[in-house]
Amino acid sequence: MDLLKQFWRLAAPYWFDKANWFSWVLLVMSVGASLTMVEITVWLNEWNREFYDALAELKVDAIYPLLIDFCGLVAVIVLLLVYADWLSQLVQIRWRKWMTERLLDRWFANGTYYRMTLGEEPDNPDQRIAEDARLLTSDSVELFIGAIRSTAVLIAFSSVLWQLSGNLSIPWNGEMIQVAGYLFWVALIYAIVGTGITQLFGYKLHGLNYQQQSKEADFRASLLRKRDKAEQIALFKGEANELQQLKRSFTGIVSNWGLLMTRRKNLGLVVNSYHQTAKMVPLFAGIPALLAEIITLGGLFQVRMAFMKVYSGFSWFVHSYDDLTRWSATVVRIGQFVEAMENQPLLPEPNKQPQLDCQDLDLFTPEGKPLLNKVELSLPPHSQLFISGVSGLGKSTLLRTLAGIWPFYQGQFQQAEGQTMLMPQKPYLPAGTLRGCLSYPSEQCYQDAELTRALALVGLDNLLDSLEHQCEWQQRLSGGEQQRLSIARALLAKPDTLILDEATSSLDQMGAKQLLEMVKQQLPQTSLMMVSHQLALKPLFERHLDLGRFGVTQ
Ligand SMILES: Nc1ncnc2c1ncn2[C@@H]1O[C@H](COP(=O)(O)OP(=O)(O)OP(=O)(O)O)[C@@H](O)[C@H]1O
Repeated sequence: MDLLKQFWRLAAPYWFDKANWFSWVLLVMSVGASLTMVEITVWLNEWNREFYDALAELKVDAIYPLLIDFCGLVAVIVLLLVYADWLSQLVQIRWRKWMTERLLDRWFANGTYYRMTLGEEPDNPDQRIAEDARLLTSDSVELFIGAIRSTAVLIAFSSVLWQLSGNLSIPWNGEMIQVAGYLFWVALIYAIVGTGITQLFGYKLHGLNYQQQSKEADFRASLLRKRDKAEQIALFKGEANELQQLKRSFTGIVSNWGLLMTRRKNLGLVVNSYHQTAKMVPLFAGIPALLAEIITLGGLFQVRMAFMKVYSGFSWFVHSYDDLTRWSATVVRIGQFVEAMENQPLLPEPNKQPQLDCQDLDLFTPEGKPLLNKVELSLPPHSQLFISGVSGLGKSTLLRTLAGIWPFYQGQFQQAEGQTMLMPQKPYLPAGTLRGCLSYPSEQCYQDAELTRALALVGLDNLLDSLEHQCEWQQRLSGGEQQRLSIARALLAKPDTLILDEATSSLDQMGAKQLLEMVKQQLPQTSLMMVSHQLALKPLFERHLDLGRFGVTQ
């Protein structure tokens, strides 16, 4: 029940939004094609009787027209089969697009993706957004259409089977009792027993499928991290350690896969034996009706097809068990993810005033450990403030708070009006062209002359001809070059307030000093605040604040 509720919460906003009416049209068309196919299959069933009767009576004149009918029926069935599938795939991709965009919007809204990393975030959000959203939408549509088709098959062929069975007389306690539609009852009992046995063998698949998806995603994420940190690992010669970790992670996949295989094998043994036997059961079960002359030989083949259809209708659940367990695992995974995003407290939009200011600000770690106490500072327009303090004091955390992304604080602060840019110690350089890297995060395209001027000003003349060059800039540039590039971004963006968090730590003191002097000269209207351990930079700033006096004494 919880599962269905969870699914409803994920699906209802899409299916009850008027904007998505066309998906309803596509879905109805796909279901319509499936139902028409069922109707044509009923005609094919009738054809079976006529054909085998004509064959038994050697009526050659009747056989050839029947063969032509057969070709026509099969052609229509093939077309319907293909188009029902095509329409269903169209519905799936439309729904998936909506769900993926919604998850992404929610994840990026209000810095949720960042704050989720500060607490106990659900594992592998990447898997939940990419893989689970795909599985959820495709499995839901396929299971839904499958359920409708199976029900239609069941109703149509149950009635055929019922009519073909007639009234069979069975001797019981010296009397003859009449059983109406006995072939239908045989199919029903056969399918119910099959469903029960499948439940028995398959119920553990759900948990194992869930585990498998998680373990695969962990392994993938771990491989990605190795790629990101390739250089550090190579320098540390950490290959043996990394290999061991990866192999251990993969061993988890293999052992869970082993359990899954065993379960699937047992389930497969049951389902396949059952399915194979089902082909002969109607022939044996139809013999009494044949002997009682209720049906002809053609009727027996008609019974066989109808029985198989009723059986497949009933046992839809049997064959979809694997899909259903995977579907339920994805519903749970996306449900957890959405819930975790919704549980993230919304950060209030910071007040904006002419100058950056904070009063009595207390800062904490995510675990609630106090870091800084009653911090007071201000940054009047066009002024410069240098902040120092011992390592681990909470300087970066203060800057994160003032930037409006750190939720663990008490007290008040106001951001400065206009654009604020915060340059961290390790800048983020997206892969792609150098032009894109310099413009980030702005999507605005700067003129080549502006870009090359900024590069020259920060001392990156060697990159002047590389604006269109595409590569992993984070890997290619040295730490100091990355920091210079980050400053070039500030020169281009010309923010009203520039906050530097050890943004020149990889440069020599002289280089850092020259760079900052240049920034002050080029951005005279910008208020500047810098956290740094490079005390030689202090004289470049009008004011100095030692955060040590706000430190919490342990
Ligand atoms: N996401 C986090 N989860 C838990 N603890 C954190 C987190 N971020 C920071 N901390 C802790 O908060 C303390 C202050 O960190 P912060 O980075 O603000 O220090 P800092 O003064 O900038 O240090 P440094 O000068 O070495 O850069 C550290 O003890 C750090 O471990």
